[in-house]
Amino acid sequence: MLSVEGLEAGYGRARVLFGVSLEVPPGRLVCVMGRNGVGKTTLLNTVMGVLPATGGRVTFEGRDVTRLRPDQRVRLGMGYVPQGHETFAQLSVMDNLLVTLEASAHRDQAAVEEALEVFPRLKPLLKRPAGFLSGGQQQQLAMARALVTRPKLLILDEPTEGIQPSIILEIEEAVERLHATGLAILLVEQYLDLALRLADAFLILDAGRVVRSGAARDLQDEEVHRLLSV
Ligand SMILES: Nc1ncnc2c1ncn2[C@@H]1O[C@H](COP(=O)(O)OP(=O)(O)OP(=O)(O)O)[C@@H](O)[C@H]1O
Repeated sequence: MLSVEGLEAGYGRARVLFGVSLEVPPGRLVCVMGRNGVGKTTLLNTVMGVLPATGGRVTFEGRDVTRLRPDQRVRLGMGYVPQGHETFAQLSVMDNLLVTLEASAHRDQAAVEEALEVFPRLKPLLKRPAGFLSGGQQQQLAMARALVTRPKLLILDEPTEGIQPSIILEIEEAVERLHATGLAILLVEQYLDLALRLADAFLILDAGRVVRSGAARDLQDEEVHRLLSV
């Protein structure tokens, strides 16, 4: 479904990704792991076109999307929830969802209801400005917004980062449910236990390169622990 080959990217002269390749097959959850600053967010931003690739290729459902704008990728079915649960702080929860609906390829109002079914906690908050939500609620809203576009692939950057434990569980369950419905997911996650529970496959980045990849069961290997420990 998503195929990344030899991806290179960086900031100005500072190169961050050095030939990263990965595959997300249909319906699979692939977890990207690695210590702080190894290039996980840079990878996702480049896969989405927020950051231009300086080399390599991104293919989605057989189509080369490497030069497409992020909004064009969204319309093709790539949903992205960046780190830091970005929402429109002044807009109500409902308007946050409706703005995304307007920008979606289908514009089917039912998609808003569907997204709220995944995050029912948002239902009593629909009129509240997003800026007044807790961090966990904002993360749920950011994920609900991505779902409104009815993605075929959902790309999540550390959805549990900085979130209170009770909400982490809800977010984890939502990811699990979405995965169970057959949605393909590319997830950046630092916590090994969470990755073990959710992932089908994983890869570990170190200094902008894939240094290890495998099936979820291999996450218990000692070498994996070593690559992730600080
Ligand atoms: N906007 C930017 N301008 C310049 N350098 C950046 C920028 N964003 C990230 N970097 C650098 O690129 C490298 C990779 O950062 P990136 O955020 O992709 O890592 P990460 O693995 O996602 O880390 P974290 O888990 O801390 O988010 C780091 O050295 C970082 O300092």
